[in-house]
Amino acid sequence: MAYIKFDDSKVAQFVHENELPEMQALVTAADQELRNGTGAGADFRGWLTLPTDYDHEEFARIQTAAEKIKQDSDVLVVIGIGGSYLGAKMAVDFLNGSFYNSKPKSERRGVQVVFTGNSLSASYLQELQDFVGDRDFSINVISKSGTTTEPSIAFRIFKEKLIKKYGKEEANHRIYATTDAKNGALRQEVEANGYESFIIPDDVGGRFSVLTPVGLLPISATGADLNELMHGAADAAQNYQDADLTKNDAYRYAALRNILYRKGYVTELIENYEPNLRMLAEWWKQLMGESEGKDQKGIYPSSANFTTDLHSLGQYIQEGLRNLFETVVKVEKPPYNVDIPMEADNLDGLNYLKGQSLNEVNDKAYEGVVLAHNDGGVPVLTVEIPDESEYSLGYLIYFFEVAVGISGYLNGINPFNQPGVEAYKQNMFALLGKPGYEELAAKLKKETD
Ligand SMILES: O=P(O)(O)OC[C@H]1O[C@](O)(CO)[C@@H](O)[C@@H]1O
Repeated sequence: MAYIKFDDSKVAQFVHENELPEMQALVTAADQELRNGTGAGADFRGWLTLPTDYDHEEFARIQTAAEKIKQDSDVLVVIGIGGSYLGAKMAVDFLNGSFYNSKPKSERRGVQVVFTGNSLSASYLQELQDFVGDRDFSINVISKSGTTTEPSIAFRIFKEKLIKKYGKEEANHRIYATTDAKNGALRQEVEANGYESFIIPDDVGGRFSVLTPVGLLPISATGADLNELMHGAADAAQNYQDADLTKNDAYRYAALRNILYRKGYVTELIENYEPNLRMLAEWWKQLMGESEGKDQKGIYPSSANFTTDLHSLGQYIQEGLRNLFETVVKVEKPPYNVDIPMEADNLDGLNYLKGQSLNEVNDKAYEGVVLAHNDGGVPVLTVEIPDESEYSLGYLIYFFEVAVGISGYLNGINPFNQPGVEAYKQNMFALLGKPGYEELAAKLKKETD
């Protein structure tokens, strides 16, 4: 029995029975490109074997660092953007629920973990400084390139606060840098100041890096079990190796989304029924969007959070432009359940729910939505995980990572580069007057005059 239950029965009416078997030859070829390193971007496949092939000494050091942070800090300020933010935030929320940071210390397994460096908002930065206030804190600055503007600015600001509070020497012991082994400004700063540092492997791109120190230190600071996380990913790596579409659900998912894409279903909505999975969608959007959106093609990855968004986007999904398909990430047994109180006067008429828990109501909502959206012309895939454990999260992460690798090759692109993200950065540097960008600045000035 598969650990993740993948249900594609609700795409049956949109996909002819021959279409999936017809994809097998292409999937087999994509699998070989991925496994043998003959496809584009082959140098960035480190994530494939990462769940078993990681640096165990560094893994232990991460856990030791997390213990130190728990001893000497109330808050860990995590600074990063894109792949250096989304995976960690997604995992922290997934594993600890919606109100982790608001819980009293005695009810938390770890320190409060807050995130910044993921926008250029002065208000957010100021509010976060106020939130940290006079409390003890440490910083985990994460940047593979070490040169990304948003985290660099946030790091300067929180570093200044840290030095003011503790003095330079003690501040240096409270900064944990996760970056490239050799290159980049952050690595230079590590060398100069002796920060404890962790390495983002060369062959793992940002959006595939959640199971490297990028995700592991923030996750560990909340007290979550890293071994179980890696164990889940390792089992998934083992179980999603067979290129046979009847045996590999991650590959089946990749094939089906390409079949649907070629029929005009060009937008995929990732959906959940649990608010603490909201950031899972954000992580997934980078994974899919940065991997697949290139060469003027690719599925547009979007998201909806249910049942919340049924009351906002539901109308569009049901009756709008028919270019959507949905992938629901469903949790079979969420961590909690709640009974719905019965009232003698039943003025709101809710007593018909007698004997049904809130999780059962949520499940019925899911079933009703799938049927309605199917009737409305929307194919629906479901990826069901048993629970919200570390093991399940590791498994799920690997499911989507291996799926996007195959999916990218099926669509004839390099799933592991991201050339397009540089365009705005060049313009921004020129507009801000960064040395070396004078020529572009002059060109932009002419265009805007
Ligand atoms: O870790 P870095 O180098 O700061 O990059 C953060 C993110 O920025 C991007 O390079 C896009 O600008 C992503 O690919 C990456 O995940």
